[in-house]
Amino acid sequence: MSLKLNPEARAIYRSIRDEIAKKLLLRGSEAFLDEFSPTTNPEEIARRQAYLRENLQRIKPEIGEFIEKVQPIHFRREYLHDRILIVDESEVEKAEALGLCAVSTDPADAEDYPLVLSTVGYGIDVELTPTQITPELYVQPLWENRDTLEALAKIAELTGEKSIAPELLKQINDIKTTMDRLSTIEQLEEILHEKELELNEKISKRLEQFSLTLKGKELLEFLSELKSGDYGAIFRHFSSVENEILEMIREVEEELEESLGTSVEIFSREELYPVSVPPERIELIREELTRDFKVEMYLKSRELAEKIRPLIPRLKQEIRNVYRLDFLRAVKLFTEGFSFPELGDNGIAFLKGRHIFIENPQPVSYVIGKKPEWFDVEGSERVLDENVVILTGANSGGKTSLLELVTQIAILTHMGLPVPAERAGVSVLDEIFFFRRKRSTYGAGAFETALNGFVKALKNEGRKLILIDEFEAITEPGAAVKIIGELLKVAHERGFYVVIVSHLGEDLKKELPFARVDGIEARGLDERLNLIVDRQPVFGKVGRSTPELIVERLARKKRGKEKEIFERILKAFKKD
Ligand SMILES: Nc1ncnc2c1ncn2[C@@H]1O[C@H](COP(=O)(O)OP(=O)(O)OP(=O)(O)O)[C@@H](O)[C@H]1O
Repeated sequence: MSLKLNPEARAIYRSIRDEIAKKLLLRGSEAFLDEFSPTTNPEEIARRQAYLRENLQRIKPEIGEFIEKVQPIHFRREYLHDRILIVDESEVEKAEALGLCAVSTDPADAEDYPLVLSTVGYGIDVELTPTQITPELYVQPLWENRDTLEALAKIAELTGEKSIAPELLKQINDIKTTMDRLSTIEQLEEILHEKELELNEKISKRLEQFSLTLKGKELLEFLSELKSGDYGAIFRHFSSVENEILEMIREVEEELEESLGTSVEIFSREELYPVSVPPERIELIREELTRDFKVEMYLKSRELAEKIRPLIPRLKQEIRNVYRLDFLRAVKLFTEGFSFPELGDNGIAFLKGRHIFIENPQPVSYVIGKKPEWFDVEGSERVLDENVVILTGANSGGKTSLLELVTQIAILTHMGLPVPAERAGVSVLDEIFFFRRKRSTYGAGAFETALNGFVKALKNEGRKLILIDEFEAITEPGAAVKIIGELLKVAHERGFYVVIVSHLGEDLKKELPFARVDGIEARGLDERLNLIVDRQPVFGKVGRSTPELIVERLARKKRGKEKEIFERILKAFKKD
């Protein structure tokens, strides 16, 4: 059964859960967090504690860097448009049912496809299985997620667990050269235009250096050739440079043919300067390269897919495990310095508890219910195993924060997590109620709602922890004493654990002999007249309220008549 929480207790649970969730690196890990929602089953809590005790210590801090890089790897069945499967009439139905690519019985249909596969000898021979027809679907996701594989390998090194990732990385490395070809295809236009630019610069330099030197007689010949319009003869004077340019083009072309693996003439010869790659040639080259790439990729993938496929379930398992590690890492970070509580059935006690959301809090030790023998702190001899405690004390003394801390410790215990205290013992409960003080709501409405809430909390039997933050603010003190008095009697009779914040400590104490009254007090005033508060409640003692402390301070500071008056006020306090 899950632990019941009223809305304000639930809000505290949510804030704890969010704080842990904030530390998760992967989205998928939150599911684990929900497996640790508060439960009322002591065996389940003990099981979670044992699990965390064993596993938290295995999480090394540097693991986060690698967890972060893990992405889910999806092996999707996809319909690939780049291939056709030529089969026998009798196989059409089965082949189509695979839904992996176009299927035909007519070899003439093959023309439009870069990849032709066949069971009847019209292309690359295949059997009707996904690994043979679309082996790339097993290989490509791994290639694209090499970072994940590398991270998995590192994580396994850190946890000392076995990993399939190094093996997969080794396999997948076989397609590296093929994949390089793909990136060449993707950058084809850029590569060619860059070469075109280089080539034109080279030619332009050569042309700058070119000078036509004609000696006397040659000049006369040249002029007469011009006059007669004999262009053939004129161009002959330039043929040496033209040949040079052609040679330059050929050289670059050869180089490209080799690096790209194409035999298509790349640069146009119509105009020698500036040279250019016609767009239709780029397309032609792209098509040629793509076709070669597809066939090569297919063949290599086919070899690999057979080896990879049986390893995929283990890979998936390993990725799931990373989410678990992510969860453990978040819990470890969150619970740094915490300790596992002892489970009991006598109340809640803790030593040096630290409020989760207060920075650098003063540690506080507290007990509600039976005092464990290890609970040995100053003044704890005044603790008499009371289930009901009235918490009094200075304004801003930390009363609300203490109720929150008690709730945090109780909730974390029921989640199976360590708690922010040096040592803790916590009863397994059925329900936790937290009633916050409503500062701004006055009047009968607020009073009625609050009263209704308390009575609902007390109504049923069960193991309950009830925390109430100052109820009298919304009614008159006289009425409050009567109401709180009766409510606490009911709580006491039913064995509930209750802490109620109240300024009516003295009056309540008279009414409720079974209850303990604790007080949070100021140690004094600092130089700016601010209270220096000791957050540790004093057990069994009404906390002096802030006005009393101020009066005391003034009584000590002043002289003469004024001092007399202050001392008289102080005496009035002491009479209580
Ligand atoms: N253990 C602690 N260590 C350090 N700071 C604390 C501690 N407990 C409370 N505080 C700080 O003291 C301030 C007052 O705390 P809190 O509201 O709990 O006091 P309160 O006694 O409920 O006050 P009020 O009388 O107004 O109801 C808050 O800013 C809180 O962060």
